[in-house]
Amino acid sequence: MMSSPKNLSKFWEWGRKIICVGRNYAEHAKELKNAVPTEPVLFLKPPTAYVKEGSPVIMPYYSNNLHHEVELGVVIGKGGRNISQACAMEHVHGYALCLDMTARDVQDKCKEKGLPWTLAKAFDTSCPVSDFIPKDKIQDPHNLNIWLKVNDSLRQEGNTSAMIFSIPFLISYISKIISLEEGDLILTGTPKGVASVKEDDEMMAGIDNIISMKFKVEKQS
Ligand SMILES: CC(=O)CC(=O)C(=O)O
Ligand SMILES: [Mg+2]
Repeated sequence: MMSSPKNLSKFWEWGRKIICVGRNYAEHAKELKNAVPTEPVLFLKPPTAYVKEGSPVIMPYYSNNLHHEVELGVVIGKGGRNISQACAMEHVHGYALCLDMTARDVQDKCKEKGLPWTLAKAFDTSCPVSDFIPKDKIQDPHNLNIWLKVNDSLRQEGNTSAMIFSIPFLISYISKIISLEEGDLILTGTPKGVASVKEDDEMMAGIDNIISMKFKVEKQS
């Protein structure tokens, strides 16, 4: 295990970047009638997007269609630029289960107008995260079942083997554009089954028998 000057097991407290990959599962790109990408689609969330179990996900007041997207998160332990694919996994400190909460109606309007997705993706509480999963708890991050239920009904289920771009490819690609730092989190995209949540819904998500988490949805007061 690599040494780290600070404790990365609470990576969400570091205030570092959340770099999100979109359309990394062909079935999800198709369900939203998007083309399957030939290069990663990237966007960012600010650290104020983090929310931990015990606190609710707050629906943004300007959206009537808030979607869940369950995703595998990769926690960066060693920063770098121009990282090669061969060395990329040396920069991974561990993983987390994440939700990329998305105001889909707002995103659709942004897409129509050619505007950035900030309002749709970067609002406070748009990135619920599980506890940190140490790297050695996951043998193969490209063979994990991730799932999400809403009020006990299964909505999303997918295997990370279906990712179009692998974790080493993403780390290498991203680090040529944006320097990676200790404590950064990469969201690797969502499998199919994204759908709406409403006030008082309970989202439960998990990775195999490794971790699970629950979040309640609330309206902004
Ligand atoms: C269309 C999207 O919102 C892309 C995205 O976030 C994904 O995970 O795919
Ligand atoms: Mg996403």
